[in-house]
Amino acid sequence: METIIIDTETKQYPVYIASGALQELGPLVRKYTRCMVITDQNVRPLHLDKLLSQLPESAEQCVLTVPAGEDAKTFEVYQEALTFAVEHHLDRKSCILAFGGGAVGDLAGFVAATYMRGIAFIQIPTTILAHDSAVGGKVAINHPLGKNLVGAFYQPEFVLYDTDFLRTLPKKQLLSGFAELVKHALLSDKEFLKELQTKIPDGGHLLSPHLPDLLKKGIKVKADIVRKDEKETGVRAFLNFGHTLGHALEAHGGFGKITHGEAVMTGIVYALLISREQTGLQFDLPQFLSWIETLGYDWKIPAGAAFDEIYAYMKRDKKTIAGNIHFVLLESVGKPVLAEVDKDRLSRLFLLQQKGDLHT
Ligand SMILES: NC(=O)c1ccc[n+]([C@@H]2O[C@H](COP(=O)([O-])OP(=O)(O)OC[C@H]3O[C@@H](n4cnc5c(N)ncnc54)[C@H](O)[C@@H]3O)[C@@H](O)[C@H]2O)c1
Ligand SMILES: O=C(O)C(=O)C[C@@H](O)[C@H](O)[C@H](O)COP(=O)(O)O
Ligand SMILES: [Zn+2]
Repeated sequence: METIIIDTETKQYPVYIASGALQELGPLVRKYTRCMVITDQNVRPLHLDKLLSQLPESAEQCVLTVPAGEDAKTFEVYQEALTFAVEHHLDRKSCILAFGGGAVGDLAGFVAATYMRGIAFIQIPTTILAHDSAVGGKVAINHPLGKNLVGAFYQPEFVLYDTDFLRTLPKKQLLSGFAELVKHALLSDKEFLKELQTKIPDGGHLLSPHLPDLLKKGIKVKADIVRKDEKETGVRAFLNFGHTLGHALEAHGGFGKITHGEAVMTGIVYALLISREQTGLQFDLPQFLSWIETLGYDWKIPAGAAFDEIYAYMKRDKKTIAGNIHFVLLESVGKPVLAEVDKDRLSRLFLLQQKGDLHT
């Protein structure tokens, strides 16, 4: 089993990643007085028994099942989870175990960060996307006016990533998670991007035997950034590549209507377009678009999204300072920068991407 160490200012912890990694869980949680499991309606019937078989019998009484997807990241579900923790007598030596994708992880982490001012939390991710979300300690719920607007930086005790869980993911969720891997490659270097394109040439190969190694590479890209800047006072903002537009599309369409990864991929294409004009990025966009189309992405900005409405959401992004929206752009693959972008440019390129005529 490979271990990747996440080294932050507030905590150092391991990400254990392997096929069958779940079998290692028992001894790792023995020290807690009680474990509350938070999972969702889809993961529960598929995988909960496997998880419970690694925990003491009493754990079965302490499982909270929340709605799948973004419906888990609401004030109502957050309160429900806190009530469950109180009613099940979780104390300061208990832990909260997030068992699911990024939505479950973000919710469970925020519950753990705030219950009794913070108790231990453990990430047991089940999606490709969670190679990103389970690492680095951003935990949050959504506000109707914007994505992840209520949250904390709160690191888990460890991440136990059993890649066998990925086999039951539907294609839409494979694609959603893969978008964050593409993001990590673009932030890292050309070789990583080339490797992704070679090893995952089309949508039929998303569950390739190469995937676990590619996920490890993605985690290492993130770990390297989080090590330098845990609380996003600087370079961590680069991990938001594609997210300024992505989060706005998610919020505007109604959380959960498009997946996080679909929205991020659309945002990545937008950031690449802006970069070509603003930083002089040299990048074969038509080749990139052909690849992501073959994978199954629709990178066009949805026809129903009006620029002015999306712009209002982008203004509420957490990278906005004194009303100025900041975008993560690329000077070259592996060389991100944070920059303000002129509104006329944003609007013109938005309409171009909405029209979908970018293959030149
Ligand atoms: N904290 C961070 O750093 C960070 C990073 C990236 C994304 N995120 C957040 O993560 C969320 C998206 O993550 P996600 O796509 O993993 O979330 P998710 O929890 O919504 O999972 C996606 C869907 O897949 C289902 N699912 C999960 N595991 C499955 C499995 N093994 N088999 C079959 N179905 C399964 C879920 O029930 C859900 O319907 C967003 O809310 C996003 O904002 C957070
Ligand atoms: O870890 C980070 O930092 C990221 O930005 C990772 C993103 O993929 C993730 O979607 C994150 O939740 C976005 O953060 P936010 O601060 O813009 O809500
Ligand atoms: Zn993301």
